Amino acid sequence: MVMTVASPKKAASITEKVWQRVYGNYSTSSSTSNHHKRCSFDSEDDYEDDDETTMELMQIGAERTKNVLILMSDTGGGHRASAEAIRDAFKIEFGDEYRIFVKDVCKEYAGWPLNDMERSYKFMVKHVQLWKVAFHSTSPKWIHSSYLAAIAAYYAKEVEAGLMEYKPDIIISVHPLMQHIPLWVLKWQGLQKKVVFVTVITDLNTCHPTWFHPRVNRCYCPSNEVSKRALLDGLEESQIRVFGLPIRPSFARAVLVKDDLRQELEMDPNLPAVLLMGGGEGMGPVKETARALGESLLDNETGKPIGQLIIICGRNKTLASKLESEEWKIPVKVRRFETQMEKWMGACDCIITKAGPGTIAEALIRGLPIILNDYIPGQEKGNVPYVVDNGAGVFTRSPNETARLVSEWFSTKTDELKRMSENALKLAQPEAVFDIVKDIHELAKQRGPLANIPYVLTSSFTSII
Ligand SMILES: CCCCC/C=C\C/C=C\CCCCCCCC(=O)OC[C@H](CO[C@@H]1O[C@H](CO)[C@H](O)[C@H](O)[C@H]1O)OC(=O)CCCCCCC/C=C\C/C=C\CCCCC
Ligand SMILES: O=c1ccn([C@@H]2O[C@H](COP(=O)(O)OP(=O)(O)O)[C@@H](O)[C@H]2O)c(=O)[nH]1
Repeated sequence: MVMTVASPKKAASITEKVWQRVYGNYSTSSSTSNHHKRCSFDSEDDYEDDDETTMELMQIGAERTKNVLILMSDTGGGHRASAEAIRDAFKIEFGDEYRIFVKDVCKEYAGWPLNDMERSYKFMVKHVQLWKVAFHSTSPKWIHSSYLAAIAAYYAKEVEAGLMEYKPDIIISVHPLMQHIPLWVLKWQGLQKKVVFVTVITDLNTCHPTWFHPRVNRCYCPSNEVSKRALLDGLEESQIRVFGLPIRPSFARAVLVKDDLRQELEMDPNLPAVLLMGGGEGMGPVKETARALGESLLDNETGKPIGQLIIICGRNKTLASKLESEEWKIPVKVRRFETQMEKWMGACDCIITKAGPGTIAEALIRGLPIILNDYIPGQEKGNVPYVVDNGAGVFTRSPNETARLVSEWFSTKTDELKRMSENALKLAQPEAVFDIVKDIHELAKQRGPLANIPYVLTSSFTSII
């Protein structure tokens, strides 16, 4: 359990404790302060706990800068992209009203297996059958709840220290495994009425049931398909909002002109362009597809290219090195991890990717027809009908078929490309991230009086009681 028995040294009254905290000679619980020294903050300036405490007390009754903690993990690239999108939208909408921290608290504070999820996940998705079994066997509520409860009990103190480091007024989870453990910690701490806890789901359709936790204040679903699943899993309608998947504001708000982008990115100004990628990790049949496109986008009669190819390998350095060393008969650009995806997408005419929800949602905003060439079993399976049934793209695992489709789109079937582009734009939800942060802001405003009481007075109950 989290509750620690107060030592005689700590047996002071609440008033004394507050007094001590404000006027010095007092340090916060040891696990927290120890970590504080090695912890870096996402905000521009690191801050001293004492200053922070004084500031919090001075702000009683006044509008306080609220702390928002976004919980994510780098299992794939999509969770971080969504977390950063939410952070940027908060900044745009509310300026300094909120201080945002994007953190993998489990990795920073807990031990195995929570601190090793990225590596374990990479290993499992490389062996897809293993992932398929893990995904489906953990779907029943009693299995994942009991498993996560055991982990929560084991790492309670560490996760508590991780959460309390940031004194959050609002916690936003953008990861399927970040509901149960933090919510248990908040419950044990008696902080459920103080802290707003919301989940932002980043899977478009067949998401894992760990996303749905009945004690969240809101569950933001990216699609009606996901909201139906949430209702079936026991969430109330009042908890659910459907706005879309949060995408970085640079996709929604920047005015991008294709000709200018091509000049900036040193692309051919006239040839149609196809973007080939495989999520943040460069997964799927990228190499094979690139080679097939290298042949199909060359007009054999004239010997001239009918299209150009952009390959974004993400963090897959081996793939990038391999492709960089190849000789191409058409214009090809091989890129590693890119931070301005909106520009590359804006400069191209269609995209080939595995069925990652982030990439799909971004491509829809840019009106790019999508060829899906792979999906991770479980959470990404449902993304295929989401795209195909809505007429925004096609699915094929065959590199040759993909290459044939693209060459047709760039020559004889330009009308099909245009129709799919229109359908993609109809599905796009560029404003989703702004709708989400505005709703969270309203939710925070509706909180009871406990929300305005600074942490120095409410937390940590473990050290006060
Ligand atoms: C039969 C009894 C089984 C008992 C369980 C025993 C061991 C568990 C082993 C594995 C855990 C499997 C977890 C399954 C739930 C995953 C939920 C989910 O959807 O996860 C998806 C994320 C990745 O995000 C996705 O990234 C994609 C791109 O690559 C894409 O963008 C997609 O849209 C995203 O959603 O997956 C994870 O984060 C998985 C982390 C795997 C951690 C493995 C660590 C193994 C050891 C213990 C696990 C510790 C905690 C997990 C608790 C499992 C309970 C569900
Ligand atoms: O070089 C890259 C490759 C990918 N991405 C982003 O990484 C995310 C990938 O998320 P997705 O859900 O598609 O797949 P995942 O990587 O999670 O498997 C998307 O936002 C991409 O734009 C990026 O910013 N730079």
